[in-house]
Amino acid sequence: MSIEIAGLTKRFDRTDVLRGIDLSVEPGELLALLGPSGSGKTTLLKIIAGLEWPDAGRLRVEGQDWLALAARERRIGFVFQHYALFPHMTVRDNIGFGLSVLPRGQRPTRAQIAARADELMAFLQIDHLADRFPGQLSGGQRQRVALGRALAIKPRVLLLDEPFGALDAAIRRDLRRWLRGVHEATGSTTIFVTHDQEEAFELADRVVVMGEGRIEQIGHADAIHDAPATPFVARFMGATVQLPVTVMGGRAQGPGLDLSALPQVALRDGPAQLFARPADLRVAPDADGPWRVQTLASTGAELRLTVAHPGGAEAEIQMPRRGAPTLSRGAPVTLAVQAATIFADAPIEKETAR
Ligand SMILES: Nc1ncnc2c1ncn2[C@@H]1O[C@H](COP(=O)(O)OP(=O)(O)OP(=O)(O)O)[C@@H](O)[C@H]1O
Repeated sequence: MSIEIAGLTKRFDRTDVLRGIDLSVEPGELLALLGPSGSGKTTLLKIIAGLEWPDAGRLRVEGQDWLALAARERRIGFVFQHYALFPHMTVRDNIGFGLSVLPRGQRPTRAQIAARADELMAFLQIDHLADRFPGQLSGGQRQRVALGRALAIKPRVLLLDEPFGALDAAIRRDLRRWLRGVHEATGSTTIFVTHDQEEAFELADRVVVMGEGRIEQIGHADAIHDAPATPFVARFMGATVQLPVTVMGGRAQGPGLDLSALPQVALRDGPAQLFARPADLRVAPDADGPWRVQTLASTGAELRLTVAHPGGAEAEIQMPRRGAPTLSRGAPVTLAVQAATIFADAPIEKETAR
């Protein structure tokens, strides 16, 4: 099912939670909504599910206006992080539940529901748990049952809100691989919410990075990692060092900064901001260097430093300890930046085509 979202806005009280969302999801795509807490991910998912309504905008699925449909008419499978399974029902009955409450005309017979539940339990590799109650399952097993319940109605769209959020790291990794397999086998258009970058990048075909109710960037993992579209995405992707620089003829420069490893940038001459990851910075002792080592710590494998410039700029650096120069607190240094993204201070004026 293709999903077309255009101009979607939503305001709670006096807060704009979604500020104009435009998004196209391809049929059968596995899409991640990634962003910090409060960026509007869950609200967007709920609007697609029919659990919230936008103030403005369009939502079409296979060309059909879904804002004209109630939640139960949308055939959606929904899994929340803290999805409460019915504690008094067995795994089999939990999975069959969605089918057993369909309107009379569409409801399969009891035997058909049991057969569908059996088929799903085999597919989800939980058939040995059929007669257990949720209280007798591990967290990972419960998530599989929740997914089984969502899949039972053969959803047109599958929506997952932090499906593995409450589980520990090793189980999350297993379930991730397993979910990818389930997605490939069912071919359902799937959107999942996460604030875990690794989860988003490993699982999804494309990642939508959200910040404060806006889509900041949509793309594949490598593009978002290497070429963040906005300072927000750069910071969110770990480029926490921000340094003021000046662009001259496509080259950035700054006091005590060696930026010769960076490619040319397509920015006009003038002030700009450089964003880099601490692991992409190196220091070199330099008696004339304007930077000073402020703090110095070793994790054994890595040196972690902070350096400060008299102009007020500061930077964190992580570098392999092996081969690192001998440094002490207060030592003058220069910084070499091995990879970075640079954004102009002022918005770039677009040339208008005539
Ligand atoms: N029903 C509601 N009434 C008022 N404010 C709400 C309501 N639901 C969400 N919000 C607010 O909307 C903003 C976005 O919430 P949302 O749950 O969509 O964010 P999120 O990106 O999913 O965050 P998280 O990762 O923490 O789940 C938050 O500031 C939240 O407090």
